[in-house]
Amino acid sequence: MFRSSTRQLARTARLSLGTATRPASRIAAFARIVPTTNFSTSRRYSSQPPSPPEDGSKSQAPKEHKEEHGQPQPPPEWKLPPGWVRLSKEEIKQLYILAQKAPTKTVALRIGEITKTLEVHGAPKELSELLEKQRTEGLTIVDAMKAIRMVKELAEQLAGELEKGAVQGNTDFNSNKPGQDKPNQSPFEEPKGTERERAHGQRQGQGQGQQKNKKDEPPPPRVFDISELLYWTGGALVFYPLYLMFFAGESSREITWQELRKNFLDRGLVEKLVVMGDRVRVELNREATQSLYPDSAAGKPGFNYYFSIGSVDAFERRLDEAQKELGIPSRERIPVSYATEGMFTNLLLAFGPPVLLFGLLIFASRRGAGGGGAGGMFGFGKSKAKMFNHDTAVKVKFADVAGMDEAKTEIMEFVSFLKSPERFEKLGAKIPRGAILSGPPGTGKTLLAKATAGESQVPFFTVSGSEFVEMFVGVGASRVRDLFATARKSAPCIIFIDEIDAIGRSRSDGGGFRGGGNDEREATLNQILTEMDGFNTSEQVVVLAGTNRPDVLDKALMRPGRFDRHIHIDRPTMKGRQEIFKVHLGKIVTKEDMGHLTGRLAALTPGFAGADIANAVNEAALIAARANANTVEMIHFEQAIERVVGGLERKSLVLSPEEKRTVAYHEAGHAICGWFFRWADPLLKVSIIPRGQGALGYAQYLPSGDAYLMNTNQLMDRMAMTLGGRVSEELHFPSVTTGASDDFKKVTHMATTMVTQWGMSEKLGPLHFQNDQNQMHKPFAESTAQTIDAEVRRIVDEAYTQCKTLLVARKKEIGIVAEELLRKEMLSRDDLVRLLGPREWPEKEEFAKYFDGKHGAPPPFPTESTDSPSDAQSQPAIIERLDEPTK
Ligand SMILES: Nc1ncnc2c1ncn2[C@@H]1O[C@H](COP(=O)(O)OP(=O)(O)OP(=O)(O)O)[C@@H](O)[C@H]1O
Repeated sequence: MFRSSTRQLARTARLSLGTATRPASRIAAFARIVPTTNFSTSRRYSSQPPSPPEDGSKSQAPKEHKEEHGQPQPPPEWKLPPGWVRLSKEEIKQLYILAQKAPTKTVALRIGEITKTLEVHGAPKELSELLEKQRTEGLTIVDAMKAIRMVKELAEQLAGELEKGAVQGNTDFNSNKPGQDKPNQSPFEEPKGTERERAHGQRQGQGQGQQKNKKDEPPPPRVFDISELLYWTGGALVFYPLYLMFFAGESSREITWQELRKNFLDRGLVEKLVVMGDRVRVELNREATQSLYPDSAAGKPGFNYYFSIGSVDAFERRLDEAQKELGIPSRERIPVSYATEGMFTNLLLAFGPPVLLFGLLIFASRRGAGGGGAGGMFGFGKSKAKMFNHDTAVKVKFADVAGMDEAKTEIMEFVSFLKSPERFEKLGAKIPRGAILSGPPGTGKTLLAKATAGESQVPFFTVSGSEFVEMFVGVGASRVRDLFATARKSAPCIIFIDEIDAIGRSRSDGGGFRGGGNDEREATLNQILTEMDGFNTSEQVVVLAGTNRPDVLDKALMRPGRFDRHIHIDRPTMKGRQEIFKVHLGKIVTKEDMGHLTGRLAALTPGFAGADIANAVNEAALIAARANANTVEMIHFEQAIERVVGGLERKSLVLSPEEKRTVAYHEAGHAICGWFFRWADPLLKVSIIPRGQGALGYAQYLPSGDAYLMNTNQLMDRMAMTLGGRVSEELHFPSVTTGASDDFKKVTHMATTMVTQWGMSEKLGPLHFQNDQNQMHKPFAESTAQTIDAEVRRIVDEAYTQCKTLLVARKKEIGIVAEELLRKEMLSRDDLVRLLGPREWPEKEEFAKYFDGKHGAPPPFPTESTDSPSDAQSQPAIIERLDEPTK
C-alpha cells in the first residue's frame, strides 16, 4: 500500500517537478552511477538543511499546478491513496522543523526536498498525526525517529521509483525519442541503458573502427609482479592485526537476545539480521542508532553486534513472536539472511602462514639487497663489498702512509702493474695476483691497500671476510663469485678483503668449527681459490687481503699464483712513529717545534701502532678544545698519551688516607728500583691517581729505545723492579695488601718464559718446553715439570732478594719519594732528579735528547675534566701498577 502509493506519487512527481527542483532523492539515486566528481560539481541544492519557508506560497511546484487558495494543487490524475491525507500549511511547517532534528545533514536535505512533494500530494495519516503532536505537545525521541524514518522511507521509495522509470526509458512520461537529447536530462546523467548494453555498444564501436579519443584508450596492461603482490600481502598480514589491535578499536560486541530486543528491536533500529552458524550479526540503521545512542560505538561504520542462538528454528520463532508483539506488519518484517560461517577465517588459516612466510622472505631480501631486489635468489648472494671509483675516489696516497717504507716499496709494484701493465708483459713477467698484508691491529694495512688504489687511480672494492659468512650454506661462495664478477667488469681494479682469516683459516684445523659446521667456510675459501686461479695473467684485478693472524691461514691461499706476496707490517719503530706523528700532526693546530714534538711523542709511545698514534693526536686536540686552548700544546699531547696508556682517570674513586699512603709507598718502591738498578728501564713518571680498570696507581718507564733483545741482567733488574712495590709495603707497613697481584703475574710469567723458552736456566739447558693448554698432557716428563717449577721459584726468589737488598738500603729515599707523591700525586722524571740526584747510569741518546728538561719537563698533569671512555689499546711503556683488589 505504502509502496503503491509512492509509485503513484513518483509518477506524478516526475510530471510536476522540473529540473530546477530535482529532488535530492533522485540525485542520490543517480549518485550511485554517476562519477562523484561530476556529482559534486553539478550539485544544485543547498548544503545547508532547509528552513521553513516564510510563507507557504514559496513552494516551487510548476506553474500548471499552481496553488489554489494558498495551497499547491496536485496534478489532475492524482488520487489521494487510502490512509493518506493532505497536509496543512502548519504541518508542512512542522515537517521543516522535523528536518532540523534529523541526525545528519543528508537526511535533513532529503526531508526538505520531499516536503515539497508531500505538500502537493499529501502524506500517510500517521505522519500527519505525528506532525500535529510535534506542534502541540512535542515529540519524544522515539516519535521523532519514527517520523524521520517515515519521511526518509517515502523519499527513498520515491527515488527508487524514479530511478526505475529512468532506466525504462521514460516512455510513459517523456515523449522524447530514444537517441535524442532529452531536454530534462541532467548534464551529469549517464547515458541510459544497462551496463551490459553500454559495454556492447563500446565493443561495436571499436569493431567499426571508430576513431577514439586517446584519453579513452585502455591503459597499458600492468605487468603483474608476483613478488610485489606477496610483498604487500605479507606486509598486510603482519600489520593488519597490529592495526586492529592498536588503532581500529572495538569492531564487534556480543549481546543477549534481551538486550537486542530492549535496545534495538523495540526502537525500530534493526535493519537486517545475518545468521552465521550459531551466531547472528545485527545490522542497525546507523544514523538512527547514532542519534539515539550518540556515545555508543554502535553507530560507527564497521561496528556490529552479535548474539548467539541455540538453533535457527528457535531463533526464527522468537523473532516472529517479537515482531508480532511489536505490531510490525509481515511485509515490513526485518529481513534475515544466512551466511556461510567463517569462510574468510578458513581461507586465512589455510593460506595465511605460507603467504606470510613468503612476504617476510621478500621483505628481508629487499632490505638485504638495499631495496633493489636484484642479485640472485632474494639478493642474499650479492656481495656486500663497498666500491670506491672515480667519483667516490680513494683520496689516500702513499704520502699519507708513514713509517713502513719496506711495505710501501713492495706494494708499489702493484701500482706500476695497474698503471702500465705492458712494461711487465713485454718481458714475459707474470704479475703477482695478490698480497697478504699481515700485522698487529691498527698498523695501517687497510690504509696501505687504500693508498695503493689511490695511487693507481683504479676502482677499489673493500669487503670484510666476515661479510661472506652467513647462516645459509652457499651464500658465501655466491658472494665471492659476485664480487669477482663485478671486479672483472671494472678491471683494472683492486679488491681488498679485510680480516681474511674469517674465511681463509686452514681447512685442516677446523678453525673452531669442528664437528661438521665447517662446510660453508670451506666452500667460501674454495671459491676464493678458484676465482684467483681463474684470472688470466693479463686480467688487471689485484687482490689484497689483510689479517692479524697470518699463522692460521690455509697454505693454499699463500701459494704462488694466489696471494703470492706476503707483506708483514709491524708496529712502527721510533723513526716510524715520528713520521706517523708528523702525518697526523699536519691536521692539528699547534705552535710546538715540530721536530722536538714528534721526537718526544715518538719516544713516549713505544709499542704504539699507527691507529694508537692517530687516536692520541686526536685525543690531544679534544683535550685542548675542552680547555678552550687556541693551540694544542705539549701538555695536551702528554695527557692524551697517558690517557691512551693508562686509561681514564677515575675521579669517583676516593681512597682513604691510609690506602693512599700504601699506594704511595708501593709506587715509590717501584720508582726507587727503576732509578737505582743499572739495567732497569728509565722511569718516566709515577702516579697515585687511580686510572683505567683497577689500577690505583702506577709507575711508567720507558724501555730504552725499541728493545728487540734482552739479556739476563735486564730481565732480572726488571723483575726486581716489578717486585719493588710489595717489598716496599713489607718494609713500611705491618701487613701487606692485595695490590701486587698484577706484579706477581708479570714476574712469574717472565721467569717461566726464561726457563721454558729462552733457555736461561742452567739446570734445564737450551730446551723449549711449550705447555699447550689445549693438550691433556704436558709434552714433558713430570720430573721436568718439577724442575721447571723449582727453577722459576729460584729466579723469582733471586729477584726478590735483589729488590729487598736495594730497598732496605734505600728506605730513606723511598720515604722521600712517597711523601712527595702524597703531596703532588704525580711525579715526573725531573722531580726524581730533584729528589734523588741524577741517575747514576748513562741514559740512551734519544732519551737524553727528548727528556733533558731543557724543553721544559712535563709539568704535573692537571686533572682531566672528562668522562669520555678510553681504551688502553696497548701497553707501550712498561707500567707497574698497584691493583685494586679483585672482588
Ligand atoms: N702507517 C700509518 N701512517 C699513518 N696513519 C696510520 C698508519 N697506520 C695506521 N694509521 C692510522 O690508523 C688508522 C687505522 O689503520 P688501519 O685501519 O689501516 O689499520 P689495520 O692494520 O687495517 O687494522 P686492523 O688490522 O684492525 O684492520 C688509519 O686510518 C690511520 O689513521
